[in-house]
Amino acid sequence: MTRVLLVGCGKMGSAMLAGWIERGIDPAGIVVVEPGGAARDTFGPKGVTVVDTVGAVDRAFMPDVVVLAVKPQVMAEVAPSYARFKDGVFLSIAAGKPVSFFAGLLGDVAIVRAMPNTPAAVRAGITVCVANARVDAARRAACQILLEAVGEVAWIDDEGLMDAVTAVSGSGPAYVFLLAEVMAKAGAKAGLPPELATRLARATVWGSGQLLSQSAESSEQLRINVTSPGGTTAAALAVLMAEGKGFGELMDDAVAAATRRGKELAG
Ligand SMILES: NC(=O)C1=CN([C@@H]2O[C@H](COP(=O)(O)OP(=O)(O)OC[C@H]3O[C@@H](n4cnc5c(N)ncnc54)[C@H](OP(=O)(O)O)[C@@H]3O)[C@@H](O)[C@H]2O)C=CC1
Ligand SMILES: O=C(O)[C@@H]1CCC=N1
Repeated sequence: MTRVLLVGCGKMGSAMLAGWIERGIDPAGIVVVEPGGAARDTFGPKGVTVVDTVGAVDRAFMPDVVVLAVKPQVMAEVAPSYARFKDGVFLSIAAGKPVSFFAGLLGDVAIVRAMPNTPAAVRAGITVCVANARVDAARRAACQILLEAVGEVAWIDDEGLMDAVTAVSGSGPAYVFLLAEVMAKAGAKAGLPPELATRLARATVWGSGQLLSQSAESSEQLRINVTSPGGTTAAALAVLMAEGKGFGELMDDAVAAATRRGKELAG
């Protein structure tokens, strides 16, 4: 049984925890530290132990993995209280915070810096990880079990890529949800009843994601397959892909802004 101490059960921590339970990771081996009551109400009945503070964690509980899932802004204050769990591996999911930051707080311990995303809640996430030299095969395997329970996992060696990873896949679900949001609004402006517009936008984003995940064709080819010459899609794409002010340029700027913000959160 993989023993997990989850620190912070907000949006991302709860998405991962929901995915772990759904995937059959034994809740009896999971302890959550979360000051709010919502986690206790949601996950307590599922067999997870939820406590308010690190001081309330049973002294005999020795986790294989300590998942640090609080906001980057409070990490410096929170993480040092977990230094006694140094025999396990610390798995941080905080945006921006480098491995060296945790080594400064926790000492010479095994640290994995990871960037998951919220589709983990439905086991459709993707997490990119980088490990320090203290992460041996067993500790890496323990992280792998948790992360692959909620989606795909990729390990990289170059930590310098993590802010760009965060900008693409960590933050990325928000871009897709924004797409669904603005498509629905545009549909309503075009005269559709708002409920129907929302249903069409959600189903289209979901169906396109399914097609993308199941097709051997590239996203570019799948786009081309929708686009009849001289048809309606071509008319829309002429707007979305307009030279110099299209969706591509906007996305470049958005990813660059998120990457910059990740670097600012490092310290
Ligand atoms: N949301 C996302 O899509 C993703 C987030 N991340 C990263 O995950 C981390 C969490 O983000 P997110 O879930 O969005 O943020 P949330 O604010 O939703 O979750 C953080 C949780 O930690 C709790 N908390 C605060 N202090 C402590 C403490 N001392 N001990 C235990 N828990 C505490 C907070 O409680 P309270 O609200 O009461 O303060 C809150 O429930 C961040 O570092 C973020 O960068 C990574 C990938 C994606
Ligand atoms: O917005 C954030 O900072 C976090 C990290 C990636 C997704 N949410």
